[in-house]
Amino acid sequence: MAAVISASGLSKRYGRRQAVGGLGFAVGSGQVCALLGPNGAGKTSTIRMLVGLSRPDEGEARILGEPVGLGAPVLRRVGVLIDGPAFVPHLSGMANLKLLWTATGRAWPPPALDDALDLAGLGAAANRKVKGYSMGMKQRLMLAQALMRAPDVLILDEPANGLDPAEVRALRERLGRLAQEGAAVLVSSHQLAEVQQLATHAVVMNRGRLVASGPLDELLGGGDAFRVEVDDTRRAAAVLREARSVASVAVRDGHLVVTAPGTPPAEFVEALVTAGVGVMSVTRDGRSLEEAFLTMTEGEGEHAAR
Ligand SMILES: Nc1ncnc2c1ncn2[C@@H]1O[C@H](COP(=O)(O)OP(=O)(O)OP(=O)(O)O)[C@@H](O)[C@H]1O
Repeated sequence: MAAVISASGLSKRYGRRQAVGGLGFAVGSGQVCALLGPNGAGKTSTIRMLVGLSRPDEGEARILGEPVGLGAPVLRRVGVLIDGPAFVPHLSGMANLKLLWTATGRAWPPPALDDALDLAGLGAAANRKVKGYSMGMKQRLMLAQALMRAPDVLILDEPANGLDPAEVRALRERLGRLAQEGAAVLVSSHQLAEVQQLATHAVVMNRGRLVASGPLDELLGGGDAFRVEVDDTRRAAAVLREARSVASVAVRDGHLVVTAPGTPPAEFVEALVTAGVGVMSVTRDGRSLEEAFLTMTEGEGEHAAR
């Protein structure tokens, strides 16, 4: 995979606090990657370094192979949503978009203005003054700002904040479509459920450090792992250990965890049933990332410190 967005050894300190430490990951073309972590994990600090708004103490961020720094030319190809651009309150949403776009020396309108406005769903409100906008409207205008240039790289800090479920769905569809067309998308979030809706891949961080990264279904253990409830775990485990398609069988809390790469579960269920084992349920084993994430967000993190 050619990395479109990459971080290597990225580190940032604020005084004595290590906000990001030795972080490395890569996002390729066609991926919607979530930067996932609890509050204070270092997501915003990471994103600021990725878009040249802050300088890493150590390590390097690259986009499309080019080192990123303030004003780096490659950043013109990146749609960014972070802390909001400061909209001018007495101008309309549309006038603000125009101001931001033409400030970069380009002719109005940008290539994907209509699509971006469509997603922002502001309708006639796009022509009203921003000072009358709700938080959600401002957030959607920020999204329009990031998307109007039809970027092939998108870096969005908590883009779903303040959006309702229908708007999150529309955002997912739009990001999915951009990725299908070859864009690389990085979105930060502190909510696993939201990430499951939006992303194909995830980079999980906690206290500034990398916890896990990879395709979301692998991280969720759902790619090839199944939780199987049976009436006789010992016998079922013995049967499955003999089955050709099954790579591993473990007994956990009275049920089986079965990995069978590239095989539909019907195959090993049939083997069980043929051997006379009663099968009560088969579900994807979605525990690993969820468990890891819950452990992270419980108690001892920034939540408790604040
Ligand atoms: N400008 C700053 N000065 C001092 N400390 C900072 C600064 N920015 C971030 N931090 C600290 O660095 C750590 C990481 O913060 P960061 O905002 O990157 O986390 P986050 O994962 O984006 O969290 P959240 O989801 O709450 O925004 C936190 O402990 C935060 O308090």
